[in-house]
Parts: sequence; C-alpha cells; structure tokens
Amino acid sequence: MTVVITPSWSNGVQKLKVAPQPPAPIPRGLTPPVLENTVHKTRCLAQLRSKDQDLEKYIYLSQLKDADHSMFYRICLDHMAEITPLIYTPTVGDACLRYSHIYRRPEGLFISIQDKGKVGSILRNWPRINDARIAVVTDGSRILGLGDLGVNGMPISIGKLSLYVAGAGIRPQSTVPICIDVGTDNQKFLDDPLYLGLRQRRVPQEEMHELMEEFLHEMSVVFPDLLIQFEDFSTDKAFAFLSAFRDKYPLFNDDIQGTGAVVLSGFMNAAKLSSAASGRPLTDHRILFLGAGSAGVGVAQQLTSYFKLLGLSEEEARERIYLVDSQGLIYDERGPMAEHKKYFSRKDYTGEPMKDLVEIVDYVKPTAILGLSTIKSAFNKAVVERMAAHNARPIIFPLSNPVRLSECEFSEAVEWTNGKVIFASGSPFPEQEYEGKMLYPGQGNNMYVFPGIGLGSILSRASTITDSMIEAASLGLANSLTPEEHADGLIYPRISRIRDISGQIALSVIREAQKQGVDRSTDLRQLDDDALLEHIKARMWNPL
Ligand SMILES: NC(=O)C1=CN([C@@H]2O[C@H](COP(=O)(O)OP(=O)(O)OC[C@H]3O[C@@H](n4cnc5c(N)ncnc54)[C@H](OP(=O)(O)O)[C@@H]3O)[C@@H](O)[C@H]2O)C=CC1
Ligand SMILES: CC(=O)C(=O)O
Ligand SMILES: [Mg+2]
Repeated sequence: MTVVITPSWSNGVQKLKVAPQPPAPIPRGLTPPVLENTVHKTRCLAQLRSKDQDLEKYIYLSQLKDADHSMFYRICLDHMAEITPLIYTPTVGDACLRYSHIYRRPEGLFISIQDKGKVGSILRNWPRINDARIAVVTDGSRILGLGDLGVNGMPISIGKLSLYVAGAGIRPQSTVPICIDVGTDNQKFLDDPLYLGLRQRRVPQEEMHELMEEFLHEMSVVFPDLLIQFEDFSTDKAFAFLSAFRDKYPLFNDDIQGTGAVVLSGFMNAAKLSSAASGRPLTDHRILFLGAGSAGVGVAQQLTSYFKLLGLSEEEARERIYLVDSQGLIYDERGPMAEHKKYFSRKDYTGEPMKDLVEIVDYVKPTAILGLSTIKSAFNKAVVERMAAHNARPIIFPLSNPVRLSECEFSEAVEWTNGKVIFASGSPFPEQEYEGKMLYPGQGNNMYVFPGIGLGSILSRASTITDSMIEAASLGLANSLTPEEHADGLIYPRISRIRDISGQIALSVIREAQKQGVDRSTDLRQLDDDALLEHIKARMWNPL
C-alpha cells in the first residue's frame, strides 16, 4: 500500500502530511497474512468489474489511486483500453457533472478569485513543490462539450494528469491538478446546496485576466520547473490566454494545440487511405469543420500543415478548409464575426447564408468532415450518405466529447457508408463487424499526444512550447503505427502501446526544441536518437 497524502483539517486550514517516498513497509500484523501484488491486482480488477455503473467504477478507481497509487497505475497500464474511458472521457464528464455530490477528499489545488493578491502564498501550500513538473489548469468554463461546470471541472485536470502518469511515465508526485474558481454561470450549480465552488457568477474578463497574470507569474516563481497545460477554458479565454502568455512561460493549450496535433496525425493517415481508394492526389483533399470554437479553429490551423508539408502555399492550404458554426458556413459577407473565425472565413462565397449541412456538403464536396460542435447526431444519415456519394472512402471524424455529444456513432457511419468510412471520434466507440470484416474506429483524442508533449518538454526543460514542437509531436504520432496496425486499417496506434508512442513523441518534441534553441537541458543534444530514446524510457516512472 502506498498512502501518499493524508489530509487533516484544523480551523478550516487544510494541512497535508506527506509520507516519505518510497513508502515505509507496513509493519507486520497491519495487513492480512497473504497480500501478494499479482493476486491483489486480480482482486482489484474483480471489485472494479463488479460495479454496474461507470461512475461507480470511476469512484472506485479514484479511491484506489488514493489508497494505492502504484496498483491504480499498474491496472491502468495493463488494461489501458478498458480503464481510459473510466478515468477520462466519457466517464470523467459524468464525474465532473456530479463532482460536488461524489466528492470524497481534496485532490489538487484550488485557486479562487478571492485569493487575488495572495496567489503565491496559496501555491506555497502545495506539499510537493520541488517535485512539481506539470500542471493541468482549468477554470471549468467549457468542460468537454458540457459547458460551464465551474469548480466541478476539477476532475478534468485530475483525469488528464492520470494519463500523463499512465501514458508517459510522469512521476505521480510531479503532477499538479489545478482548478481556478472565478464563479460559474451555471444556474443549476449555483442553486445546488452541495456545489463546492464560489456561489457567484463569473467575474468580468478583465478581472479574470488580472488573476491569470498573477497566477502565472507566481507559478513561475514557486514552481520554476513546471510546464502548464491549459484545459477546457471557454473559447474566448482559450485563445486570449494562449496568445497572451505562451511567449512568457512554458505552456500550451491542449484543446487548441493538442487536439490540432492529434487530428493532423490521424488525418495524414486517413488521407492516404482515402486517396488510395479514390485515386485523388493527396493535395486534393477538402476539409469541412462543423464547429468553429477553440477546438475547431485549433484543428483547422494545424491542418493547414497537412497541405504545407505536401508543398502547397499557405493560401492554397487555407482554401481547402471550410468552417461552419451555429450560423452556418462562415464567409466574409455574412457580417461581423469573432476574431478567431476570420482567418478561415470564405471569400469565394457571396450568396445567402448556407445553414443546412447537407446543402453545405453538396456545395463544398469535402473529402473529410470533422465535428467539434458539441451537437449530437449532427452527422445524420443524410449528411453521411452525401459524404459517401462524393467519396469512395469518406473521412468522418465526430470529435466532440463526451460520447453522448458525438456528431455520429461508429456503427451508424459504417452502416450509412456501406463500411467505407474512415472514422475517428473524440470518445471511444466499439469496433464493428461489417460483411465478415472487423472495422476499428480511431480515437482522435488529444490524449494520444499531450503525455508525450509534456514528457519531451519536461525532459528538455523547454522554456517555451513552439508550434513546431507541437507539429513534431503530431508527425511522431503519425509515424508510430506498426505494420500490423496499418494492415488493420488503423489511423491511430492502439492505445495499449501508449508508453512506446509517448516515448517516440517525446523524442520528436525534444529534437524540435533543440532545433529551435528553446531546450535548457542542452546535454541531451549530444545523444543520438537511440541513446535519447533510451534516456527518455529510463526516465519514465513505473508502478510496481
Ligand atoms: N477529440 C478531442 O480531442 C477534443 C474534442 N473537443 C470537443 O470539441 C467540442 C467543442 O469544443 P470547443 O471548440 O472548445 O467549444 P465551443 O463551444 O467553443 O465551440 C463549439 C462550436 O460549435 C458551433 N456550434 C454550436 N452549435 C452548432 C450547430 N447547431 N451547428 C453548427 N455549429 C454549431 C459553435 O458555433 P458558434 O461559434 O456560432 O457558437 C462553435 O463554433 C467539445 O465537445 C469538446 O469536447 C475539444 C478538444 C479536444
Ligand atoms: C478531449 C478534450 O480535451 C476535450 O474534449 O475538451
Ligand atoms: Mg479539453
């Protein structure tokens, strides 16, 4: 057993007692006579699987992580495909919605607007300051596609960090989940007597910005070796904070950049399959996005690299991408629009607003349709059938999370395209048998890349996270498929290989950081690729 933290409370002040690492052996007599690790793993798995509800399984796993984090991560690593949906999307979405009701114990750091002016002193309460290497920070303003969940967004930071540990071997004690509480506009939560956050509406943007400036400055003072991942900030803040702070501190936005990287990678592999079936040149793809928020625009920006890597100009790349938001196709003549939509706004369409997705598909004739809209079933039978009519193998990526907000299900896409679809979704779907052949859905989720981006950035001690480091992560992922995975028609590697994949991505990220001169562990420059990969793997934490 590895009990790391025991919270205790006195006068409303939380005190954390930190147990030594590695944990002292438990004195004889305080555990049953026979508690053997392998058998205990079987016991834990049986307890987990005996629960009917995924949220119950989530709660069980949270408690296991608290009581015996080594066993928790052993189970994660050995059963990645089974456990990931329980500690991450889709179940983490339910855990967030229910957080104030299922809450058992404190985990992570809570910074509130009431701490403005004294954020540094709050950060110094963290019990493992010297170990801290990676923080996932949310303000709960757009959790998955579930909207403003306020402080109930904390499980998303916790879940992402569990994947950093499981997926890339970041030490558990080096992770810092953070939730910034500046209120919530979710009336249901404000009315909920059990709600754990500040009972007030969100503060104005300027006040939030001032808090973020103080928070990030103090973070850099208290945690000088820390990388920050911004997570699930609503789109306006996601873009504003990334551009305001990315040159000052080592940070990246997972929804804009991580999602961009993972989708670029899957798209590169999908486009090859699609072009092989149609005979269409790789440069001839046209990509239609439903959703133009932080994720949609972030992915669209990253996908311009697909075309540029094939030798097209920036303008030629941009021409091949179309965005649709809640008002329909985005084009200049439609009128004023949010800043982040302008780059992809069409200049070549001047007619009446085009809102119907089938009509838009017939107008654009995309080879790929990507959903980041939070609109369940937006890719309905008519839309998918039109995609199949225009393409020998249509690329259909319903990327919204959690699973109940997916733009379409894998089984539907298979049926409506007669098994021709090349598919990736944000949350997992089961494989399908079609005409005697097994078809596998991809999971186009940033979970494939952020652990490796984090590991590479931490090991190289990158002072900033550049666009080319993100692109390198994407190419590292795209090139990580085995011949068997290619033969099975996959566009992403199997998640059970996440440690290998993260190692490869970390290597690509470190090399790019070195090229850009933003690495501070310059000794790694002397290692050749084999030696660097060995160095990366040797640094990965492993459960017992
Ligand atoms: N697979 C992955 O790894 C990831 C998936 N996501 C998912 O992406 C989704 C979107 O996230 P994010 O971009 O931050 O959210 P936003 O809410 O900022 O963006 C949603 C976008 O969808 C548009 N939209 C809403 N309703 C409709 C409609 N009826 N028809 C067409 N478009 C519509 C909105 O239009 P308007 O601008 O007009 O309001 C907006 O552009 C979430 O479900 C999230 O879970 C996010 C990150 C990673
Ligand atoms: C996966 C993720 O980051 C999201 O849905 O927001
Ligand atoms: Mg996210």
